[in-house]
Amino acid sequence: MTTLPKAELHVHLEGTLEPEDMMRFAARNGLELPWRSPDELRAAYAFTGLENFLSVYFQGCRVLRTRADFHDLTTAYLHRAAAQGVRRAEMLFGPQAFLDHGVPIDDQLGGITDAIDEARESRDIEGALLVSAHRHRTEADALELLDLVRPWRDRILGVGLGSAERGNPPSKFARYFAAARGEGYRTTCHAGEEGPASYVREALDVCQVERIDHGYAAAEVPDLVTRLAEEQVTLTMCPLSNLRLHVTDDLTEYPLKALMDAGVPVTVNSDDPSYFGGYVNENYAAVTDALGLTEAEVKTLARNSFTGSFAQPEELRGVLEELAL
Ligand SMILES: Nc1ncnc2[nH]cnc12
Ligand SMILES: [Zn+2]
Repeated sequence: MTTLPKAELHVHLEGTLEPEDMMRFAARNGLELPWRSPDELRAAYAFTGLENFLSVYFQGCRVLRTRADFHDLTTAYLHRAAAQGVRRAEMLFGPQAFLDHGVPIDDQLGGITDAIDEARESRDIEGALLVSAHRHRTEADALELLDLVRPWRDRILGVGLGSAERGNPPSKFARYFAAARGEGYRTTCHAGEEGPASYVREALDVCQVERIDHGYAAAEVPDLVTRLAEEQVTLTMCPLSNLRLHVTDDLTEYPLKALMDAGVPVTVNSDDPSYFGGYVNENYAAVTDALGLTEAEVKTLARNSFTGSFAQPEELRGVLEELAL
């Protein structure tokens, strides 16, 4: 598992903030946190659902203030990922929380992109940035975000949509995704995590996104499963996240294998690894154990992670040969 080459397609940079680093960044920025130790913080990680998780996650975001913070966060994740066999990481990042705290966009994206460039040299891992808007905010806010990041266009591979799903359907962001497509961004949208299967359809039909983050709810709707297989829509599933946020209470019933058997290109990812108890390999291990996946099936998941990535086909030729069945 460790050496199996893989891509991670669904990880939030903010969700890689380990408790020790949260404390360290708070101290160096002179900020108070409601938790006095990493262990006290970990005790707060008994989440009741997505919105409850997001309230802790956004408190964690408060400690990231300087270009060095974003750089160090990104470096720590990319080094860990490379040690787990990750060759390519497409990292979601939501600037809006940090803009609220007065952190200039250039400090945010400058720190992240410096770390991406360094890790390419030192660890042979390709990091790519997906800017993610918050769906609990307005579509006008999301369009403003696109304006704000335009000077960084050539360093941003794509855009996504995250945060509180219920009551914030993809169709609320139709113009955001249309504008993003118009600027040549690749597109992905969280859908069917806590929200219904109809949100997955909306993400495809109304927002015309290329990839679905999670897509868990689609598994219960046979004609949607057939469509995802026919159109080869990649789902970036996150088993430990779904377990910790009570999307599922039993990984032995996790629909990943059923979707794979139906021909849907599913992938395994970590979402917010520091909050959900595992990086990408722990997620692979959890589904392998729970679903009794064979070596060939695990290899298929790894292949799917590359073919479902936003890399150019010529970037993937070598690694796909390594993963030939
Ligand atoms: N699991 C998740 N769902 C939606 N938005 C998120 N942002 C960070 N993690 C998320
Ligand atoms: Zn996510």
